[in-house]
Amino acid sequence: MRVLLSAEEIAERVEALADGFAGQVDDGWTVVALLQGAIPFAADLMRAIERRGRHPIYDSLWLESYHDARESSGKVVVRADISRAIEGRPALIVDDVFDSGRTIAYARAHLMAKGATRTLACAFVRKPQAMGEAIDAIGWDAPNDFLVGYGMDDAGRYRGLPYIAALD
Ligand SMILES: O=P(O)(O)OC[C@H]1O[C@H](OP(=O)(O)OP(=O)(O)O)[C@H](O)[C@@H]1O
Ligand code: HPA
Repeated sequence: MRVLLSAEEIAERVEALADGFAGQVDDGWTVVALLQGAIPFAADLMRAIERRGRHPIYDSLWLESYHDARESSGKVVVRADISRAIEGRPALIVDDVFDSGRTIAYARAHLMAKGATRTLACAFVRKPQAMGEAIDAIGWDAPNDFLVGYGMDDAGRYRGLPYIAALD
């Protein structure tokens, strides 16, 4: 395992993202974390947003397309839907990694179909193949490795690593 981004570097980037969102994401917004990978990043980002005096609603949407594989199945499945109405509200979608771009595109369409007024999307990591795909903010542009840590897994393992590493 090669460490590519330390816990300290992650924390700095989360604060910068929260600074960027604090002017926009107010109490009328819903932050939607995409389970399972978004959990560490969404927890850090929510706390950073709340420290800036903003108190959006927090919700989760469980989407799955990789399961235990290292390549996307190409099909996004909803394992569990959001728990509150999104109709008439803007949503900030939060995910760990933006790779093919399929998961976030699916989440945007899903929330808009439920009546969200608009979506912003943010992933902590962007992989090279997602360059050029639509996203509103990212924390870090990663090299083309299979990554683990800070929510990213290999068949369910390593999500809790406080740093991001490449699996060789
Ligand atoms: O841009 P994409 O190619 O769609 O890849 C990104 C998605 O892949 C992972 O989800 P996964 O399906 O592995 O579920 P998980 O969140 O439970 O790990 C990750 O958490 C992102 O949601
Ligand atoms: O590099 C990755 N690591 C873990 N999960 C992922 N889902 C998409 N890309 C990745």
